[in-house]
Amino acid sequence: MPRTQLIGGNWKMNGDRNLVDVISATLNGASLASGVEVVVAPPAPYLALARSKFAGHIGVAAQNASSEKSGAFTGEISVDMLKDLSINWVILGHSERRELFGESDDTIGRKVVFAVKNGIKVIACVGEKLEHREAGKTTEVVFRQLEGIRAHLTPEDWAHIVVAYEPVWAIGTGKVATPQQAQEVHEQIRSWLASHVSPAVAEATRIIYGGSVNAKNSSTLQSEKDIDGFLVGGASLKADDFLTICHSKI
Ligand SMILES: O=C(CO)COP(=O)(O)O
Repeated sequence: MPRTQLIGGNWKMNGDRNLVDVISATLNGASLASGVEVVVAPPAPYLALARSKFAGHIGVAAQNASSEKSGAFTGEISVDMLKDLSINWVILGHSERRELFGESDDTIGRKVVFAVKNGIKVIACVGEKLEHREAGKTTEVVFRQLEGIRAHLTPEDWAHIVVAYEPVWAIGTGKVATPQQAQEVHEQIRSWLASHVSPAVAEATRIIYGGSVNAKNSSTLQSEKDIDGFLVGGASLKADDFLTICHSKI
């Protein structure tokens, strides 16, 4: 069965109420191809507004969620709060969370399992830095990050997970991975899933690419067989560009 493409828009710490209005007006009015799922991830203060403005077929994701149920965790967002707002997606393990907020593979693994077990779907991010790639350690790093997630999950849990391969050197740099570079790692991730989880999970799991995706390069990337969509940063803040990316699968 062909995998449904997933196009995610990670707004990071950008945007305002007006952007929620602009992007929702554009996406709600567009006819999205069947076989394409769209999820937008505005900053936490706009999640409730976004959920009320975006049409029901467009998913809304948080950019973080705690692995704890509730309590004295100042500044954190709980999975129950997301569910209370009808938010059913979360991005976890983004390289900015790993690098700037010190989230370890284990922290991320615990967040992923807590979200999934409590009914929230996860876009789980992995990706190597330039120094890793140059040292030939791309798969070593990516597989270690995947293992941090897999260690906590049952094979059934993978039905609620999308893997985002985001090479750190391509994020926000304008240096997009070539379709061949991205395809190579996506294929390696799929093989890893086949041997470490199951062939069925490997076949069904969507592996999306992130890192300098824009309206011009998205269709060529989409033509690679193991690229099942994108996690878009900067270009997801521009309504027309994001819509073009949503339409990039022919
Ligand atoms: O980090 C990203 C998405 O999560 C990618 O960001 P850019 O598309 O701005 O490179």
